[in-house]
Amino acid sequence: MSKQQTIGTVIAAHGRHYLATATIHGELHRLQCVTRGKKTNVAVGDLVKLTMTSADQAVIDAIEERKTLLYRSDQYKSKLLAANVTQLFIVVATEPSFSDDLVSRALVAAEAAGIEVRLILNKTDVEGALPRARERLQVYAKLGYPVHEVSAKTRPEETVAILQPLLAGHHSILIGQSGMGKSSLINLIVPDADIATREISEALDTGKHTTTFTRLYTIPGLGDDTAIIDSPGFQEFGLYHLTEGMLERAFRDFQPYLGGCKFYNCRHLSEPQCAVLDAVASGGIAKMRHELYGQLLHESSQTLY
Ligand SMILES: Nc1nc2c(ncn2[C@@H]2O[C@H](COP(=O)(O)OP(=O)(O)OP(=O)(O)O)[C@@H](O)[C@H]2O)c(=O)[nH]1
Ligand SMILES: [Zn+2]
Repeated sequence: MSKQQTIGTVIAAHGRHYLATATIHGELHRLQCVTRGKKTNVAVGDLVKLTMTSADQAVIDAIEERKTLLYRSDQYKSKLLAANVTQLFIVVATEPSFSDDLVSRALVAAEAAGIEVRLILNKTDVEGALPRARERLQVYAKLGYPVHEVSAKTRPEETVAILQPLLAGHHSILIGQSGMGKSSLINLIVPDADIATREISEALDTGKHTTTFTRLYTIPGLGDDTAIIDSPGFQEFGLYHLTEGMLERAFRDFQPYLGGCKFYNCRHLSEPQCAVLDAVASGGIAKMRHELYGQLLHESSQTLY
């Protein structure tokens, strides 16, 4: 008898071990999956072709074509964050203070992957730090990235009411530095998240590392076309994989000026009559953004793979 084949959605990844959900004979099953050989190119959110090897185990035969792929990378290799997401939420807070470098890198990664971005400012109840946080977020709001103000702790219902309509119909990923309140937000949106995480952790045998893996949740009441992906907190967001051409296009604020430089292959670093540098000088492009662009250009030239 030939083994049963099915299509699943990857909901968690830990090393070469994956967990997928699949509907078999009308019932939702959770399957422990491995790849063939040493492949680790599967991402949370991927749709995969599976061959069942037992009632709750399967082998991943193939990855279906992806709508989007979000990843980060260092000098040596790239690391897949999530597949098929349509929306990225960057969670920041009034305190502790957030990193503009990380926010901007996440924005660039999302632009390069064709993913919409929204910023969430959490902990608006910390009033002393609110004006400064709002002021800092103006840079991003001016670029057209929506900023949504919430307080997971002191105004939970209002927070859910703000976020639910934004999530509906999307596959969203939440990222944020440690301490911004990302877990608090996930727990509001997915009330069973802690239980689900524990179950996933056991199934993947991750030991105590319950927060070091990326996982996908469905959201109660929002149907199958809606999902939310929680990724572990990060301190670094390398973008070594982006080419020069991708980089200049991923900076939204550069777009009006591209093509206006004297040299067609201008890198916008120190060339004469560069429209981008002129815009930085006149304030049309924030200096911070151009500095990051320079840094990312440097990183992309350091790639060893
Ligand atoms: N004042 C205030 N504190 C909050 C709010 N939301 C979360 N916190 C607190 O901020 C701290 C960090 O919250 P978490 O939800 O654990 O943050 P996280 O971003 O998931 O952090 P990691 O688990 O380290 O990745 C906790 O002590 C929360 O109670 C808020 O809206 N207002
Ligand atoms: Zn230029």
